[in-house]
Formats: sequence, C-alpha cells, structure tokens
Amino acid sequence: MGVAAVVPAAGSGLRLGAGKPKALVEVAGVAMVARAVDGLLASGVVDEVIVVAPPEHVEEMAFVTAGRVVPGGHDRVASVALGLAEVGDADVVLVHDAARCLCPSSVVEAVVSAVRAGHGAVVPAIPVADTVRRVDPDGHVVDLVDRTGLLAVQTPQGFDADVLRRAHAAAGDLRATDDAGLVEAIGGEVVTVPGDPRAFKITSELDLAMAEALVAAL
Ligand SMILES: Nc1ccn([C@@H]2O[C@H](COP(=O)(O)OP(=O)(O)OP(=O)(O)O)[C@@H](O)[C@H]2O)c(=O)n1
Ligand SMILES: C[C@](O)(CO)[C@H](O)COP(=O)(O)O
Repeated sequence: MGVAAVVPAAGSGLRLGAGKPKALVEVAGVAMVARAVDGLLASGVVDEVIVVAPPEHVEEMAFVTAGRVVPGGHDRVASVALGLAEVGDADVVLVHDAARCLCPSSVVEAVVSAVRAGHGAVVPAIPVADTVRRVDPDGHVVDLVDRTGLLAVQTPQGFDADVLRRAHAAAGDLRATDDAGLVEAIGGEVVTVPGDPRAFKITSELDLAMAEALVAAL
C-alpha cells in the first residue's frame, strides 16, 4: 500500500540540445531530475520514487537523485513501463516527467487525493491560453478549434496501480503521448484536477531560462 512515483527521465533532450540527457541539465545548480524527485518527496504524500534513466546514465542519475534509478527504454511509454515494473505494493502510482521539475506540492497532493477519492486516472490540467487553429500540412488554416473545454495536460498523472498496469499491459504498439491516454484506450475514465503554470515542461532553451528565472523569483 502507499504511493509510488515513476519519474521518466530517460529522454535525450534533443530539442534542448544541451549535449547531455535533459534530466541531468541543471536549473539554478540542481539537476532537473533531482528537483523533480525532491518536489515529489517534499509533498509528503509520496512514499517511494523510481527514476527511469537513459541506460548509460543510470549511475550518474543515482548519484544526483534521492530516487531508486532503473534503465529506461526507447520512448516514454517504454520507459514508464520499465519503471512501473519496479513498483512494489503501492496502490497509487504517479507518473511525473523529470522535465516538469518545478511542479508545486499542491498539484501532487491534489492528484493523490483525487485517486484516493476513487478515480482510476487523474491528470492535472490548465486552460489553453491561446487561440487554437487546425492547419493542413502546408500550414493553411482548416478551421478554428473551439477552445471551450480544451485543457493542456501536465504531470504528475495519478492512477490506481491496477488500472495503470492494465493500461500498459494492453498498450502493445500504441504510442500515447501520456499515460492517461493508455487508460482511455482501454475504456477507462480520466478526470482532471487543476494544474499549475509552474508545472510547465522544460523543452527548449527558452523554457530553461524561464525555469531559472522562476527559481530566482521564488
Ligand atoms: N525514451 C524516453 C523519452 C522520454 N522520456 C521522458 O519523458 C519526459 C517527457 O519527454 P520530453 O520532455 O519530450 O523529453 P525528451 O524526450 O528528452 O526531449 P526531446 O523530445 O527534445 O528529445 C521527459 O522527462 C523524458 O526524460 C523517457 O523517460 N524515456
Ligand atoms: C506527458 C506529457 O508531459 C503531458 O503533457 C506530454 O504528453 C509529454 O509529451 P512529450 O512530447 O513526450 O514531451
């Protein structure tokens, strides 16, 4: 019983282009993966953290984080599955991107509370701020997407452990962009709780600069 968190950190960070795995890139002197793990533990509602690292960087990640570190796979779904296989008897499992390393505790707590309230799959989400248009491959506008009811989904995503295991077992070749997508694919219900802008995903150099500024401002 308890809450386990799987932290996928095995990506290469091509878009950031730092010359090393993104999760090892420092934000104000602390590696993203360490910030992500510390944030989960600081919430007080997470008992165990399993970090999924690029296979050739397992030792380095184990050196910088408080979590147990295991080797990852060729994409995010594979990495989460490898982390999930290491989860013991926790009845709630969170999956949290190392790249969302400034996520506040309030979001972690809200996700765990919603799973504990009986929801099998819970995602934090925030309103979409921009107007959204669908375009064709040439960039010509096809239509205006009605923004009503559109939310941008973040992590940590929280799951009843059995639901997440069933979703991953059924995934096969399905490459959903998040774990809730795998739950939807098996017909599971996914609910949202309010996310937080600070849980943004560090993808580009500008995101990294914004993360540094945010840490300095806090
Ligand atoms: N094989 C992979 C690919 C991604 N991830 C993780 O999934 C999260 C979200 O992925 P993303 O932000 O896209 O990271 P990268 O794949 O590293 O970035 P890029 O696409 O720019 O290479 C990250 O914490 C990343 O480390 C993972 O664990 N295993
Ligand atoms: C899981 C995720 O962060 C939720 O928004 C997102 O889907 C990851 O996408 P990426 O393309 O693998 O970065």
